[in-house]
Amino acid sequence: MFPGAAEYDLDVTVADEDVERLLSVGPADVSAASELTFARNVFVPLTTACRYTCTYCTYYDVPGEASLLSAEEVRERCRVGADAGCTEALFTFGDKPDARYTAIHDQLAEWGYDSIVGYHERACEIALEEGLLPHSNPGDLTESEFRRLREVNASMGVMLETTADVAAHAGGRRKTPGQRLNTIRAAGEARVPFTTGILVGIGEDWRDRAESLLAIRDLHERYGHVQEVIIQPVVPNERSDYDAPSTDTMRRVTAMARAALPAAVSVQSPPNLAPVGDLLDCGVDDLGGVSPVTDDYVNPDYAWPALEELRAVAEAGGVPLYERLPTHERYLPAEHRRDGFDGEPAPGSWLHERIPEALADGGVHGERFRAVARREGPLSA
Ligand SMILES: O=c1nc2n(C[C@H](O)[C@H](O)[C@H](O)CO)c3cc(O)ccc3cc-2c(=O)[nH]1
Ligand SMILES: C[C@H]1O[C@@H](n2cnc3c(N)ncnc32)[C@H](O)[C@@H]1O
Ligand code: MET
Ligand code: SF4
Repeated sequence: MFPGAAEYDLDVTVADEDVERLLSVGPADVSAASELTFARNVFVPLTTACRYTCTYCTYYDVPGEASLLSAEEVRERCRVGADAGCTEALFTFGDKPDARYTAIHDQLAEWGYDSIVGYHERACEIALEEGLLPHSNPGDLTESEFRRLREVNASMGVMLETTADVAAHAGGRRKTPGQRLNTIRAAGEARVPFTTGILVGIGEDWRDRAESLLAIRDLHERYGHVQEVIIQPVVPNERSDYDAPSTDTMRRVTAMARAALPAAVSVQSPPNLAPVGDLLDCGVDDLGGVSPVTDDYVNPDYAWPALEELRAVAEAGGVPLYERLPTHERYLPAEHRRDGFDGEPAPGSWLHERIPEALADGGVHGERFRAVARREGPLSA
């Protein structure tokens, strides 16, 4: 059914009548959220080398320039983030760079790592040592890779982007909807609290948007692992001249996401790329990771708004703003949820013991994690 799905034993189904119903949903059909959340992160771009060449992306290297952050650089960036009060280390980087670049493979071997996954695992450990909770978004992974990385991650993610076969994903090596869906499935099998989403404006049509949201819903219904769905507008950059979708388009697609997904799943809008103030009444309840210390390396031309601006957005929308951890509350062990938590806890246990250990840490970092989880952090208002 989905392009590229034949290689996987994927049974994601989307009913035509559900697509039709979702296509008729607009902002008037959904309610505004009652609160707005965000996480404070430090972005650690392990490598800009990538096996893919998505035409909207400015992040990946041209061949010949591939390099990796060293373990010392990872530690230094994490330390800067922890000192600035961040709780999250965001590991977002090129997809399986060692599959394309022998220079990356050789560097990893010289440092004693079997693959980028092993080095990524070590980088997450360094983040934990420095008092941060890793959220990783390294691209397509297998179930066994998720099982390995979940031990050192508080949550992980991959953007579905779209279920459509778009020209933006052209080339010999490329993202396919089948592989992306399989990655989201594998994360569910491995019980990883998960972030996914769609990229709006890369050549997909309204039917594709509806189908993409319903495919995410189908996988979430099976595993219960989707904590948030990002509705991300494509933005122009020096490499590509995609038109950013209009505010009306973002309002409609955000409302469709809110209508398609269960209430427990957050709808996230990135405040440096989207007109978040105009999306609150369409169901946005989360602003994702915002960094006080690093650029958004994926979209470096789009600066993070200051916390004061986020507060102003929330105030104009008449909702309180709360800082959160990378792991959404319902996936945390019960002792780290608020007393008054009125959400639906996700069934079963989600986090490897190393994450609760970090939350229980006796030092300043553990104290900050627990304060943010209780919504008593310095930035909650
Ligand atoms: O799981 C993901 N998280 C992404 N995140 C993380 C996300 O915004 C939050 O950090 C999560 O909500 C976890 O708290 C980003 C954060 C940035 O600062 C910039 C870009 C992204 C992009 C993604 C992404 O594609 N997938
Ligand atoms: C990390 C995520 O960033 C998104 N991404 C990549 N390039 C762009 C762009 N030009 N505009 C908006 N989002 C982008 C993709 O959805 C990727 O999965
Ligand atoms: C820098 S893009 C985000 C990570 C990965 N390369 C992906 O596209 O999923
Ligand atoms: S969006 Fe991710 S996968 Fe695509 S080229 Fe950029 S870094 Fe690579």
